Parts: sequence; structure tokens; C-alpha cells
Amino acid sequence: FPGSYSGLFPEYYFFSCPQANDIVMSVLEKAISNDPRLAASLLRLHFHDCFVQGCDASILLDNSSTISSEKNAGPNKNSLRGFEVIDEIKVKLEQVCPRTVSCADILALAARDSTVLSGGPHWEVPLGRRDSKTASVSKANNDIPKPNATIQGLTTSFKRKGLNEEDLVALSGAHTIGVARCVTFRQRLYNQNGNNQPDITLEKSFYTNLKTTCPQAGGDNNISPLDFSPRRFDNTYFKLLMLGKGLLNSDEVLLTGNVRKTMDIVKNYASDEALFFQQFAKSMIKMGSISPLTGNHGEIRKNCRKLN
Ligand code: HEM
Ligand SMILES: [Ca+2]
Ligand SMILES: [Ca+2]
Repeated sequence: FPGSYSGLFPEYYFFSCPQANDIVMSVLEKAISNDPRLAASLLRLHFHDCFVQGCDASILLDNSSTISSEKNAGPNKNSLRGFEVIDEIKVKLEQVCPRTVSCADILALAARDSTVLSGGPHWEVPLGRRDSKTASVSKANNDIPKPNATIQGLTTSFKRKGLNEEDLVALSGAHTIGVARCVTFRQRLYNQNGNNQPDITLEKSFYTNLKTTCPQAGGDNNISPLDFSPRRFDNTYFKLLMLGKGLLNSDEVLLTGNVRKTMDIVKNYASDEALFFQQFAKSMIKMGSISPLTGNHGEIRKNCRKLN
């Protein structure tokens, strides 16, 4: 069952590569101070990995004669970032502990460190994932939720991964950092229900401002922050949902989707940041445990972009 006990544990590299965690952190400290958005991009990479075939670094494989890269799937194309930093970490790890630390574990550590470096909670990352020998564009298209999803669509797609409403709301809180492109929220501004009307749950001044960033035609790649403190991992995201200032449809419906459970959780996180941090850490461990490859399954890639 996905999300249940996984065989992963934080001390996995205790003897084989005790420097692993420090190497990941030291590369990220530098990279994120040069480009703060990288924290958001790396957190998202781990999500888009885990939701497709499990946390197996399938997301990192480039096109080749045998691989059709997930990077070209709808939710990923022209959207994912951070691959070069993962490469940099992998090169350093191969120098110190060759063929030992998986790319899937690098993604999990990078997601945690990105959260910490942005001011969010710390958790011990269970380790021991191995890397896939396959990728799936079709699963990437099917299993990663869409920004115009309804609350039912979101709960269903998370349930399929063994994640409940609590996980859905807490993990959506990752949108406390980073940005989204106009194409991902345009529908809400101009044609929410096929009637050429905006989403009525959008707060008026927020709506007016968004229209200047995201015109009805053109400007597809113009970006807007997912919350008003897009470099700071805090609970502002949930406070904004309460004000009708969530950027994506999938954000706002956590409150307005008429599901009592998610609604109540949004309110709790908006008023209690510590509670959000605590649940975010728990849910990240759960998400990070989706169908890992262990034992003699998969491999430890030398280069995260290709099979050995
Ligand atoms: C609940 C369903 C979710 C949907 C529908 C969703 C959708 C999106 C979309 C459309 C974007 C903007 C992409 C673009 O402009 O190209 C985005 C950005 C982002 N997402 Fe999600 N997301 C969801 C859940 C998550 C989860 C679970 C995480 C991590 C735990 C996450 C982390 C992020 C981050 C950090 C960004 C900003 C990335 C950057 O600035 O580079 N999202 N998401
Ligand atoms: Ca994967
Ligand atoms: Ca924030």
C-alpha cells in the first residue's frame, strides 16, 4: 500500500557516506542564496518525482533511445527547474562516495533543505531509495494534479498515492514559496466555468492586479508569486486563502470546495503556523515514501540524467 512503511530510514548512509547530508546542504546554501526561487523549484521536483512511479528519480532522466523523458509531460514542460543543482550535488557525492547515494535520495534531501533554508520546518529524511530504470510521460500527465482541479479531483489524486486530506492541505502549503505562470491561472480570470466569467471566489483587488500580469491572450509565461512572501516558508499562503487571494484554483478550493475537512484544516493552519509546520514535515515524509525502489530493484545512477 502506498505511503505505508517503506523500508527507508534516516541513517541509511551512516557508514557508506556520512558526509551525504552535509554535501547536499552546502551546495544548496550557495545555490539558493544566488537564486532564492531554487528552493521552491527543488521542493516541487521531489513532488513531481514521487507522484509518478514513486520517489525513484524518474523525473531526472533525459530523453534517450530508451527513455521518453517526463520533463516533456504537460505539467513539467517549460516549468520544472533545478536540474543543474541536482547535477552539481551528484558530482560532489560521486567524488566522495562513488555509486552510493541515489538521485532519488538527493531529491528528498534537497526538498527538506530547501524548506529549511526558506525558514520552514526541519525533519529527518528517511533514505535508501534507489533510482528507476524507466520513466513514464503518460503517468506524469495522468498522476500529477492540474491547477484547475476541483477539490474532489485533488482528494482523489492524493488518495491514489496514499495521502489523505490532511496531507493534501499541508503539502499544498508548499505554495508558500515560488511562483506560477499565467497559463496556470488564466482560466480563473477570464472563463472559470465556460461562461466567460471570472472565478467569483477571487478577491476583487487581487483579481484586478492579476489581470495586468496575465492578459486574456499572450503573456503565457508571465509569473506571479504563489503567495505574498514567495521566498519565505511561512503560513501566509493559508492566510491568503482565507482572503480569496489564493493564486491557483487548486489552492482556493481547499477552502471554498465545500469539503468540511479541508476547509477546517486551512483555517487551522492560517491561525497556527507551528501546526502547519509540524504537519508539513509529517506529510513530506509520507509523500517521500511513495513506492520507493529498494533492495536490488533499480540502480544507483552515476549521472542522474541517464541510466548506468
Ligand atoms: C495539490 C495539487 C497541486 C497542484 C495542482 C499544483 C500545481 C502547481 C502549478 C500549476 C505550479 C506553477 C507551475 C508553472 O507555473 O509552470 C506550481 C508551482 C509550485 N508547486 Fe505545486 N501544485 C500542487 C501541489 C504541490 C505540492 C504537493 C508541492 C510540494 C510539496 C508543490 C510545490 C510547488 C512549488 C514549490 C511551486 C513553485 C515552483 C517554482 O517557483 O519554481 N506543489 N504548482
Ligand atoms: Ca518518479
Ligand atoms: Ca510564504
